[in-house]
Amino acid sequence: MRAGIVGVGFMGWIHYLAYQRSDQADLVAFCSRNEAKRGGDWTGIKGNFGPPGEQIDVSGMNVYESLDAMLADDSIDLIDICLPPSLHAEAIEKSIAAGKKVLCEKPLALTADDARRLAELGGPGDVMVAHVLPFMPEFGLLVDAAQDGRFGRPIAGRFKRTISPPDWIPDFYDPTSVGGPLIDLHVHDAHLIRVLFGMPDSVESSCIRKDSVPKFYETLFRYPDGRPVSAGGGVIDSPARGFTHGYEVSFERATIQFEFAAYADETTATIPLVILHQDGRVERPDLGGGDPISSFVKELDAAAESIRSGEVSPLLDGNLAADAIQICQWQV
Ligand SMILES: NC(=O)C1=CN([C@@H]2O[C@H](COP(=O)(O)OP(=O)(O)OC[C@H]3O[C@@H](n4cnc5c(N)ncnc54)[C@H](OP(=O)(O)O)[C@@H]3O)[C@@H](O)[C@H]2O)C=CC1
Ligand SMILES: O=C1CO[C@H](CO)[C@@H](O)[C@@H]1O
Repeated sequence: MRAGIVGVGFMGWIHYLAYQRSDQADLVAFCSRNEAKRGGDWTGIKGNFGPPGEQIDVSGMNVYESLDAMLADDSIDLIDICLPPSLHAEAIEKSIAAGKKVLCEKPLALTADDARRLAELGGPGDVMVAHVLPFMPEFGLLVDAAQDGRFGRPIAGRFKRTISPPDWIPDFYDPTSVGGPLIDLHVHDAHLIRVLFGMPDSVESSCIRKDSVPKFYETLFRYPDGRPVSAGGGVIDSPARGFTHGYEVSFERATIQFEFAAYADETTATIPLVILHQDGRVERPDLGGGDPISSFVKELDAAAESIRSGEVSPLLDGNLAADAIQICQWQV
C-alpha cells in the first residue's frame, strides 16, 4: 500500500514513524500548508505520547502544498487523513472522488449522521477509520478473547479515560470543530464497547458541562440482557494527570484488568494487564515492551492487508466507527 498523509501534526508524525517500521505500507507522499514542514522540518510537532517531532528526510517522497495537488498523484493508493475532525468530511469526499482509498483518524465525523454518510462513500471498505485501541496489546487481548470465546462471552465492563485540559488543541470544546471530550476522547472507549458488547439499546449519563458540552461524565450503557457496561472520564481541571486509561472487563470465565496513567511530573503508574481466572489462577501475560508506535504499525498493516485482500478489517470498518459516534452523541 502506497500512502500519502494529509495533516502534518501530532498524528501525522506518529503515522510517519509507523510507516518507517511497516513492511506492508509505504509512505510515498505528504501534503502540508506549512513551508518548513514541506522541507522536512517537523521539529515543532508535539503530542501527549511518543517522541517529539524531528527533521525528516523528504528526498524520497512527493511533497505537495495541498490535498488537491496530492490527489492527482497516481502513485498513491491511500490517503491517510490526520486532519482535525471538522476537516475529515471534505478530505474523505475529495479522496474518494479521486479514486483513492482512505484511512481517516478517529473520530470519523462530528455527528453520527455525517459519519454514516461518509462510511458509505466509494466501494465497500474504501473508507477505513483509524481506531488504534484494538491494535494496542492491552486492548487487543479483549477483542481477541471476545472473538475466539476463550473465556466465554463478555458479560460486564467498566472503562475510564481522562486527560488534563488539552490546551494544545484549539477549539477543543467547539461542537463544530473538535467536538469536545465525548466525541474526541471517549470515542475510543465507545468504539471498543461497540466491538466487545455490540450496540447498547440506550444510555444513561451524568455530566458536568463546559458551556453546553459534556466535560466530565459517567455513563451506563443499557443492554437488553442486563449486562452492566459503563464508562467514565473526560477532562479534569488540572494539568497534573496528563492521561489515564483503563478497564475491568468480565467474561463468563475470567475478569481482565488494566490501567495506565501518566502524570505531569513525568512519572507513570500502571496496573499491568492481569487475567483473573474463574479457578483462582492469576495470569500476567507478557505483552511486550509497551512501545506506542508499534500499535500504529499494526493499524497500518491492517489497512494494507484490507486493500490487498479486498476484505476490510472489521476493526477499521467505517460503519463501526459511525456507531461509536452514535454512542457518544447519545451521551450529549
Ligand atoms: N489515535 C490517537 O491516539 C489519536 C488520534 N488523534 C486524532 O488525529 C486527528 C488529528 O489530531 P492531531 O494530530 O492531534 O492534530 P494536530 O493539530 O496536531 O495536527 C493536525 C494537522 O492538520 C493540519 N491542519 C490543521 N488545520 C488545518 C486547516 N484549517 N486546513 C488544512 N490543514 C489543517 C495541520 O497540518 P499542516 O500544517 O501540515 O497543514 C495540522 O498540523 C484528529 O482527528 C484527532 O482526534 C489525535 C491524537 C491521538
Ligand atoms: O487519545 C487521545 C488523547 O486525547 C486527545 C484529546 O481528546 C484525543 O484526540 C486523542 O485521541
